[in-house]
Amino acid sequence: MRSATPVSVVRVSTTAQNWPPVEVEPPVPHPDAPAPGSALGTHYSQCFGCGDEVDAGLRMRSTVGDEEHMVVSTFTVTKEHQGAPGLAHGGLLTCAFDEALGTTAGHLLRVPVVTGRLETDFRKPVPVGSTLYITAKLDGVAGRKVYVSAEGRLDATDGPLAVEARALFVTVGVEHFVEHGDPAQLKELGERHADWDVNP
Ligand SMILES: CCCCCCCC/C=C\CCCCCCCC(=O)SCCNC(=O)CCNC(=O)[C@H](O)C(C)(C)COP(=O)(O)OP(=O)(O)OC[C@H]1O[C@@H](n2cnc3c(N)ncnc32)[C@H](O)[C@@H]1OP(=O)(O)O
Repeated sequence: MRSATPVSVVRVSTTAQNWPPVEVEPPVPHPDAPAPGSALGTHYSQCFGCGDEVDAGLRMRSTVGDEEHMVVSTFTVTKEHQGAPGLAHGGLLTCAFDEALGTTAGHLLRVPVVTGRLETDFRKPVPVGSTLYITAKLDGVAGRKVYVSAEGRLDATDGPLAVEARALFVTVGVEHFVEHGDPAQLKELGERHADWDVNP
């Protein structure tokens, strides 16, 4: 008869441990970054996260927080976003954090960024009809790597903690979108970000 092997439980992910995972420079928002309290517009009208021309999109809205390195984004969960009856789909919640964290990195540093790595902890179910308030902050910068993290609370910035996430965004030049995306659609993106540092 085989004896039971003891199994040690390893918690693979917590916000507090080893974050950022490398040595970073303290985050300094761009001198022309929007001031605390400023609403941040849609970065692209067809964006699934913030676009105003995507019917089933998340239609998120973001505002620079009380502190200059923080952004508060909202995502209202509708029945189009369900995974189980009455509850938000986890993948879409991760998408909301991708948008909120990317917006934080891009708008505060005023450079184009893309997601390199994104990790999510789901702490509480998020019901249809609730609004997730996602407070994101710049944690540090190491070369082209920008580390950001966020917490999502139910129905208020100080509501119950439901979701946490942290991510690495990588700054890219405009050639990233020319080479890999649809150059015909770049005009709108260029016009919306004409005064950004687009070639880091
Ligand atoms: C015309 C005007 C333009 C204005 C535009 C404004 C835009 C709006 C801006 C702001 C709002 C944003 C809101 C959006 C929110 C949603 C964002 C998304 O969903 S983005 C789509 C999903 N993500 C991708 O499709 C990326 C796919 N991956 C890649 O293209 C490449 O892998 C990339 C660019 C991430 C890196 O490739 P490499 O060749 O440029 O550079 P390498 O050397 O590989 O990485 C740079 C550093 O990052 C680390 N790194 C990269 N990926 C990593 C990972 N997964 N884990 C750990 N480290 C990683 C590497 O180890 C390296 O570090 P070491 O400098 O050597 O220390």
